[in-house]
Amino acid sequence: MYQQRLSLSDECFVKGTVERVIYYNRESGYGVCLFRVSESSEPVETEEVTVVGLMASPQEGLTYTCRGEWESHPRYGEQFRVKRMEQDMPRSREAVIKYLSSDLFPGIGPKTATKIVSELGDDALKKIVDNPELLQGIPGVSEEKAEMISDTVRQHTDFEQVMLLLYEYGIGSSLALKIYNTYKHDTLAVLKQNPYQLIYDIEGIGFARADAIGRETGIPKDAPERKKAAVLYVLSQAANGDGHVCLKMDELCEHVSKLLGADFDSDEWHERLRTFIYELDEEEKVVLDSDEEMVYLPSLYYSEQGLAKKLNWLLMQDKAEYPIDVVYRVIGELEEAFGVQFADEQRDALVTAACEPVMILTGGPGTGKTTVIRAICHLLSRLEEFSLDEADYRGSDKPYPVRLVAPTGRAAKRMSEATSLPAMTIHRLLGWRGDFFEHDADHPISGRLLIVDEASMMDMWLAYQLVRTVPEGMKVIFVGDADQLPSVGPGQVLHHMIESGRIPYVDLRYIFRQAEGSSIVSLAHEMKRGSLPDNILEPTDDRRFFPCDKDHVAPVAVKLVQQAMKRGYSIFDVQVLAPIYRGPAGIDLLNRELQQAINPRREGKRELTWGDSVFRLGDKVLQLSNHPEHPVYNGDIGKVIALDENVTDGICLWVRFDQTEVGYTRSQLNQLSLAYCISIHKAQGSEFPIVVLPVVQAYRRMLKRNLVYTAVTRAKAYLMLCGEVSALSDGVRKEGGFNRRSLLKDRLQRE
Ligand SMILES: Nc1ncnc2c1ncn2[C@@H]1O[C@H](COP(=O)(O)OP(=O)(O)OP(=O)(O)O)[C@@H](O)[C@H]1O
Repeated sequence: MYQQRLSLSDECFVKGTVERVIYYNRESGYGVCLFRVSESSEPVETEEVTVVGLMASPQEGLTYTCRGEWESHPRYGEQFRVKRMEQDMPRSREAVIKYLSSDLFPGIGPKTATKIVSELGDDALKKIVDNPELLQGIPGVSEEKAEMISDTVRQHTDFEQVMLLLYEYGIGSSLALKIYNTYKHDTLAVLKQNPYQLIYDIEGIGFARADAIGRETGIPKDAPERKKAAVLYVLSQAANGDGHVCLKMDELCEHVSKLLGADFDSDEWHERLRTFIYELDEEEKVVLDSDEEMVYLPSLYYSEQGLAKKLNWLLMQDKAEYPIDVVYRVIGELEEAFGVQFADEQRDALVTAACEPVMILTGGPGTGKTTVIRAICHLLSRLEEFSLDEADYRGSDKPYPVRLVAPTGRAAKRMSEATSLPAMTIHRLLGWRGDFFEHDADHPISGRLLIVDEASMMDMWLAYQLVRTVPEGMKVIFVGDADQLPSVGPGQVLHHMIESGRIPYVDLRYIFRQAEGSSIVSLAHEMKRGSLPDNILEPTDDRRFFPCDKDHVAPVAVKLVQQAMKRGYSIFDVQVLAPIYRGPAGIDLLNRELQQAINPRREGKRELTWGDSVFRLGDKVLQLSNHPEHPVYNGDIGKVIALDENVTDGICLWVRFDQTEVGYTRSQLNQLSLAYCISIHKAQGSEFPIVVLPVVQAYRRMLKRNLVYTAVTRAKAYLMLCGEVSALSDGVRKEGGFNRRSLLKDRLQRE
């Protein structure tokens, strides 16, 4: 099609007029246009070229310069993928007339457009921007239309200016469009007056980028908005990156002065920053806990304080006073019904659960936590004579008395299967509506008993949202494995609740599953002690170690998955887990290689390209955030069951999850990724029959005891380790560190 291909670099350009806008999505900025090319960096055979990618409101008849690269689409052939598209303001008489009669100016046809140009000349557009009143008096142009024309022309030139400026600041089209769509006509003003505002409003803009704009626009280095942005940025990075709920004042000043630059690194400046932070506290932009000199983002302060207050209030509720012999008698009945004999600590847990208004139950894998959860529900149902049969509550206004919840969909599903009782995610219980919860302190949840499994995954925000909805008379039980990774979000809620010593606590230590012969469970418990079994390289019935270096992780992982599938396991039974995304043993590459091996491109097989990803029919995919409309949650895994790459404006891909099928539009595809390999963090709360776990020194920075422990405990039936034993043993030795800053423990003890 093309005579010659000179270069595939970003420097390629095509310049021409939009013949036809085939598709344009205003929300995402994604478009497909047919261009008549007048000039290009490389010769083209036909004048008509398809240009695809992010662009700003392309208009038929207007001229643009597109920079990007040529690509060869399997279905549509050669096309130009645009990275930056700039409109050339029309200059010739014909072009200006065509522009003014385009869809951008409703009610203006070629006749009126011609009149305007005849009246004002070929530079009519410039005149309209400088002097809008010139339009008045032109026949056929009412006052209203004159206003509309000058507004639109101005907006358009504004837009071009803004986009050019943002490109100059090194901001790509996608972010630039996001910025423009957020501030519209005020964009230039925001960029000039307070570019730091971008950090709060635009996801993807951090302090460094905003500051680069600030430097260009000449904002003084010690301007209050610059210092304020640095303080808030350090606090939010500490929360979202390192999990700190708050920072010590000194620590904060040190980080902030580093961010502000070398000029701020002095004792005098630290003192001035301290005073500045006190001022931000007065303005309620941050909250200072004066007792401890800790500084918080307001939402985290109120969550931590609210959580502690509500827990303390719950702890003051009356204990249930069942005669102890009755409790023991019912426990005995349950042993008979379940066909087990509870261990002493399990019995302790049951008695505590029966009597205390709040309790914590912890234990490693196979220690019987789920067994105890089920027993607690039945114990209470017998003591208080309520039914656990859902049918008894259908059609009545009596609420179901037991609420079993977990932070992820998969954990909730497992809980429900293991207890034969209804369970759901915390988000579902609280009525998540995309940006708010239906239940809050004024709209409490109902029931007699709330049990939260996988409680180590709850961050400070979620723990507060949940606990604040608990009504008087509802018993709360947190269950978890305290040695697992802490929550992805800020806080170490379970750990600090335990450390406070305020909440009745039972730790299950006897390992039942080990007794049943699981060497995965014994490996996990050995890891908890910071060591590995001597026979780690020897295969057992349920685990095996395959030595390899980082460059062989991908082929080894592919082979292990294929072997498992040959033995009859489905790809959904086998999960590859890794701690980092980049590099030769990273999640991104593993996903690509696994997809290529397990679900390769095939003639006639449907696929859809989205950014750097390709989704194919049958792919295993991961939901990356809680879906606002469907009961599908961050960490849920599903299968692509239908897709249509031709659908640009509507649902283009369907995924089947356990309980539901969900359709995605193109702009929602950022909620999905391939799931052949997922991060260990995303796997928290899930279990898989077979886990393939690469562990190599290339992961060194991430390898800590709680991370490896969490990964290993995801395997239910078989664990395939691959990589370097030294990396595994180094990782196991390194304590995960329970040093997230938070005053939850102190508040629980204090209030
Ligand atoms: N008192 C008991 N006597 C005999 N077996 C028990 C007892 N308690 C639990 N088990 C058995 O031990 C195994 C592990 O129990 P359970 O699944 O409740 O543990 P868990 O802590 O929830 O484990 P995980 O977190 O790994 O799922 C199960 O097979 C269960 O039936």
